[in-house]
Amino acid sequence: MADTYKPPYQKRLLLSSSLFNLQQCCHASSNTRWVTRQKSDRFAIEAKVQNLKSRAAFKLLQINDRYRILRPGMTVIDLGFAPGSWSQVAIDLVRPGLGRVVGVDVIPVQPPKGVNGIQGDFLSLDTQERVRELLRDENAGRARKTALLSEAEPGVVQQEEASYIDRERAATSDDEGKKAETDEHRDRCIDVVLSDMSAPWEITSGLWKRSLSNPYYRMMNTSGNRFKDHAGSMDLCRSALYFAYDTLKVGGHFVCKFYQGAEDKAFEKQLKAMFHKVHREKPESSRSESKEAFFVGIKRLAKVDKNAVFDESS
Ligand SMILES: C[S@@+](CC[C@H](N)C(=O)[O-])C[C@H]1O[C@@H](n2cnc3c(N)ncnc32)[C@H](O)[C@@H]1O
Repeated sequence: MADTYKPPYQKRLLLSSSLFNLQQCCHASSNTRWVTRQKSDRFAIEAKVQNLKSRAAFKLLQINDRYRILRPGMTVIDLGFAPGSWSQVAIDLVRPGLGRVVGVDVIPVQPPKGVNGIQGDFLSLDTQERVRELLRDENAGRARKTALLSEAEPGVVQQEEASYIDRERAATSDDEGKKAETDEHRDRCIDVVLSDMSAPWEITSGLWKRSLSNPYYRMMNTSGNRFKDHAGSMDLCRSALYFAYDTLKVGGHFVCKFYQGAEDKAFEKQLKAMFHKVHREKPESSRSESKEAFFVGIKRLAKVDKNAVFDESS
């Protein structure tokens, strides 16, 4: 069942060449590079066609196609979730097994349907504690059976709601899972930590954008200074990893955006001390001119030496 479930947009890109050509014809009338780029960008167009909040959705879809990290029933935390396309992808994939997605962002944003949003700076321990608090309640943020049935399309059989006992049994079905019962592992209730965080920068030119009401569209993802972008992204990656150390289940996965630079090797080493396998990914949908890339940590190890993960001088 888990392997056969496909969200509608996981099919190949549907874009017809005629639509693509039509968009290219609009170049001449566009007065900014950004508009021109969006209009000729097949992922941006496809995101619109498929009602996804942004082209970033395809980055997660492509990573997931490769590593199969998101599965029905999982608990997912999506750090830096605005405007919400990763959360859209995640909730579609985990919801059939009554999974849940919690998104955190420093800017205010309406979360996609079925996703729980928390507004706050993830670098603050206060925000992290709010997330933990929410997730400690095993039922918080899960769709209810009735809601799932009302969303069902005719002829589509929805998965039955798992009973509390079934869920408990599943959580403790293997030896590694049994550790979750101890106090030390009380907070380890997350299956996947996603982080697409990048520091939000105020747009200083292109005033036409200020007319947009969604704050996300008034921000830029990079400062334009490669060193700043790299250093800032490594801070965000480290905070995501600290959080994952405390909250990720054994066998859980970690996906984290970073801007390439001098410190990324040291971070990769930290990841290798915590995960079975660590990959660097540059999905096709990530613009080639961008220094952005992603670390994918597969399967948290059962025994992790905290000093090896967090002592960067080693
Ligand atoms: C590239 S966008 C994420 C796009 C999102 N993954 C999607 O698919 O729609 C990066 C987000 O990270 C958020 N962010 C940056 N620093 C943050 C922080 N310290 N705490 C929470 N969110 C942060 C920004 O506000 C921005 O919305």
